Amino acid sequence: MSVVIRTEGLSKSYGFGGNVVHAVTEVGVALEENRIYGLLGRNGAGKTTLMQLLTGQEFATRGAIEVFGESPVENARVLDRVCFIKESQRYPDDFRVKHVLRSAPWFFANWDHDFADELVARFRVPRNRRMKKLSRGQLSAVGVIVGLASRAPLTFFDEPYLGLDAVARQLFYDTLLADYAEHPRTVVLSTHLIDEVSNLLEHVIVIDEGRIVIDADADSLRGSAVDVVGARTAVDAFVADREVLHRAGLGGLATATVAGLDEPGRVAARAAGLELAPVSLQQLVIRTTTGDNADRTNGVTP
Ligand SMILES: Nc1ncnc2c1ncn2[C@@H]1O[C@H](COP(=O)(O)OP(=O)(O)OP(=O)(O)O)[C@@H](O)[C@H]1O
Repeated sequence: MSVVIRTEGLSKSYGFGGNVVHAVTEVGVALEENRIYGLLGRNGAGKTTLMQLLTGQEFATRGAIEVFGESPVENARVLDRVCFIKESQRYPDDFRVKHVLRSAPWFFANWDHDFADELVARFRVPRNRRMKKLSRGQLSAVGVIVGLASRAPLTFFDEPYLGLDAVARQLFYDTLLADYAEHPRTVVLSTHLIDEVSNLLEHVIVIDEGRIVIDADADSLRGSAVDVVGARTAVDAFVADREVLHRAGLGGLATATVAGLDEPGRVAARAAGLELAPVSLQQLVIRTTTGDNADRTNGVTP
């Protein structure tokens, strides 16, 4: 598999003097061709900044970025193959939905006109309406339609569905999966609705306070973490030399979320009178990014 995006030591800071915000810090990732990536993290974690760096919309403070083997900054060879759908997309004042659809082929070589028309009907977007007059959900639907019908080899969706109702979101997920199967491409989806997209994702990257804390295959990640529950002393003894992502407790009872517990480990836990409970991807992300946990270990290697 070829690598579409590679970064090394990628950092982006904003501001000067005493007010520096480290939005992205020392990010090193390699994203492969034709996979669906989830870029997950809390508010302000650095997701949008990272996507802006990868699409040449921001300059890096430090580090290296290669997209399709080249720097994306002001590089048409790269940017012609990229579609970036973001929540704050602006359109010319007098633009109607039909104008967006008409101008899309100028930007996207693989634009599928018929597919776009089909999606406009499925998402019930009024094609004659001015973009300024669309409801929040309809505006998001236009973004989703452009992202899907662009069939760009590298497509970023940054929280694409603000205001989209549950039916429309499911339509987006189903359409993305079906179209991806027929037209494989690399998709990076940034979202807070982790449970909803969990089955869609092939690889998960979690960013917290600008740093990558999880970069792992979604399947292995799903099975990688378990909650170990039981008497505090027994839990403490069991996790003493294991990678603990999160701890919680009440009185004499404790729960520890443990990464990468293999079968012998599970047998040992049960033998120690402890209960094991699966941890969903969303729970795993929450526990890895809660930030109130002295035991937190950065980096999960399932
Ligand atoms: N232009 C800017 N100037 C100063 N700080 C910025 C700028 N853009 C982003 N930041 C800061 O960088 C950090 C990362 O922001 P970013 O928008 O990348 O987060 P995010 O993960 O996309 O968040 P959300 O999920 O809330 O959209 C935040 O602390 C934000 O306030």
